[in-house]
Amino acid sequence: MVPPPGIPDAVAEVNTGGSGEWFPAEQIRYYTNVFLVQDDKILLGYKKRGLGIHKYNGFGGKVEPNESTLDAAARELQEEAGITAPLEHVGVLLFVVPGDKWAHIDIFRAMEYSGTITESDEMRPEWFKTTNIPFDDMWDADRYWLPLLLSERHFSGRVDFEKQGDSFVLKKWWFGIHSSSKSQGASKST
Ligand SMILES: CNc1ncnc2c1ncn2[C@@H]1O[C@H](COP(=O)(O)OP(=O)(O)OP(=O)(O)O)[C@@H](O)[C@H]1O
Repeated sequence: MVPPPGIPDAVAEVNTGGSGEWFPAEQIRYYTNVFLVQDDKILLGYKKRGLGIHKYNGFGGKVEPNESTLDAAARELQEEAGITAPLEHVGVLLFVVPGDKWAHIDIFRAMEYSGTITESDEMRPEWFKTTNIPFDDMWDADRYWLPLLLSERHFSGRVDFEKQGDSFVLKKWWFGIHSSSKSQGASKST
């Protein structure tokens, strides 16, 4: 059986039981984010609406009820960039803003893709050299963890922001790499 919503697909089931639907998360909202990396380039999307408008980010969004994180990541990549890709789960980030639900974000990396990269209502895709990532036009903590994704580390982290008007001001952050130096597991073709 697939893991319940919110549990990474890489986790192998040992024991499960009980009945009915999983309770909906009240305090945490689950998101995905996909970064396509090829040679010395990374594909980012310029967000045209909603959360993070006018910033560059990976392709992602909310995990829908009864959808696995991997399925959500593949769906958002298709909806926002028009492509499919084998996705590798490389990290988990928790973004905390006082008064909001915590954002739990599963981060995936793709090294190849199928289809034609296409602009959507939400995102305008654009390739950048990995030596020239537009960190000044991204979420403020991205400069600290995106290098871990590029160096093929498996990472976890937490970022606390304070909301001031429409902007999110970075207050505190923590990132860690997992013991094996290269990311691993959860690789699956879509
Ligand atoms: C402080 N908190 C945060 N900091 C940085 N990034 C954040 C974030 N919280 C969510 N994210 C990412 O931003 C995108 C949101 O996507 P968002 O447009 O809200 O989702 P979705 O596509 O489902 O939206 P619609 O409801 O269809 O409009 C998605 O990549 C998600 O990983």
